[in-house]
Amino acid sequence: MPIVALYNPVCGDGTAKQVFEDTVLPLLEKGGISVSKVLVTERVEHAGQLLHDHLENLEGEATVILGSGDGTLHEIINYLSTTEFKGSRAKAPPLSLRFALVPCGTANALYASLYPPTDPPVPEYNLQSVKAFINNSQTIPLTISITTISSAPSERKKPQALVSAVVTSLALHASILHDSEVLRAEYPGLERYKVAASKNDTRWYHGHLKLLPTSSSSAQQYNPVTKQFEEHDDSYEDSPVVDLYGPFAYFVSTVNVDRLEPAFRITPLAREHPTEKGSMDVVIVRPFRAPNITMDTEELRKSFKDVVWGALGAAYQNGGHVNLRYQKDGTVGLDGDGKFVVEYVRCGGWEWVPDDVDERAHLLCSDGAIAEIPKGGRAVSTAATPTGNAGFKVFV
Ligand SMILES: Nc1ncnc2c1ncn2[C@@H]1O[C@H](COP(=O)(O)OP(=O)(O)OP(=O)(O)O)[C@@H](O)[C@H]1O
Repeated sequence: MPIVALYNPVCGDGTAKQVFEDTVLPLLEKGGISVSKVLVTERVEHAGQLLHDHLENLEGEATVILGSGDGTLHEIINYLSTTEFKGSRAKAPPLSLRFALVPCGTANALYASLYPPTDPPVPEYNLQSVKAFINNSQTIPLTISITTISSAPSERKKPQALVSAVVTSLALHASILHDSEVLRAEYPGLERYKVAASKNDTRWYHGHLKLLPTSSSSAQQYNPVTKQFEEHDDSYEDSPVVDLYGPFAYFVSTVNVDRLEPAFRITPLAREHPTEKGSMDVVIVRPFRAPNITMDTEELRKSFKDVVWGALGAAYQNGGHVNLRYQKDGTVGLDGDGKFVVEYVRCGGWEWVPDDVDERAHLLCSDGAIAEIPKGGRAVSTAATPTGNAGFKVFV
């Protein structure tokens, strides 16, 4: 059973090499684990190919000690999900890949969700998944969301498929990730997301969203009053699909995580109300739910900015955005009986058809990688949890 180490030397603050040489590899050696190879990524989108080529002629379940952020994991999962093996592994059963994660990236959303930070911090916080592997502890299967981006039917183009293990987003979050990449050199830490957010906080995004059912139920909406997931307000008995119309300010869907940064708990219920297999959590903010917003004007967009920041700020307060509701004057608070600011949905997937004229509504973020939905096209994202032995797993 092959065991390899792989790290991205430039992710986060660029210390993965040092972390592996000083702590991870000595710890594995002390634990009696022999690593057959240490692979180091040399360029963007190298990780998947590097691992694929290494595993091609090795058989059996493989373990990767992965030093990276979420983006490198995303590259590996995408590459291995879409590329066939040619060597001796081609005839073997489907690959089962187990990860021991070492958080070396900027946000490390998956690691921080599996190991929420504590005060005081756990000693050797970053080595918990590696220790779980050494101790032959349990693995959990990773749910993936498979997003298909199609062109207008008249184009007759093959759809593009993207596989995410953390987040698939549209609207403000996709715009932030799009703009933050150019800020990486100037702001190597999390600050670049805040800078990019401030450039985008008055944009609204136009399109039509459908929420798709899981294998067992139509989209469920969280009710903060009963603290339960319930039938969606906009669902109809005769259809398992829920239609939502824009404009939209914020949209993220997540799998496997309750946070996108250690303190940014944007889908907190993924932890508090554990998800069923093949489902994702979706957080949406639509301006027209506010009592004082009835049309799309520059002035109202500017005023709505405070609502968006209020909701995102509350997500940093242990996921408090879920309980925020509109007051009569359109401000947000915890009291009253106004609509909830955030629509929190658990569903099997979604379909997004952006308005042709709204360029930014065509941006889609898949674990930090940005894709563009062509004019006249759409994106469909569905969650899948592997059953049986194949698929991707993480030591916890
Ligand atoms: N040798 C390299 N030179 C330049 N870029 C690289 C190299 N190796 C990998 N990369 C790229 O580095 C990028 C960042 O990696 P990753 O997403 O893992 O870390 P991060 O962005 O710092 O953290 P996070 O995703 O947790 O916020 C990836 O897009 C990957 O393609």
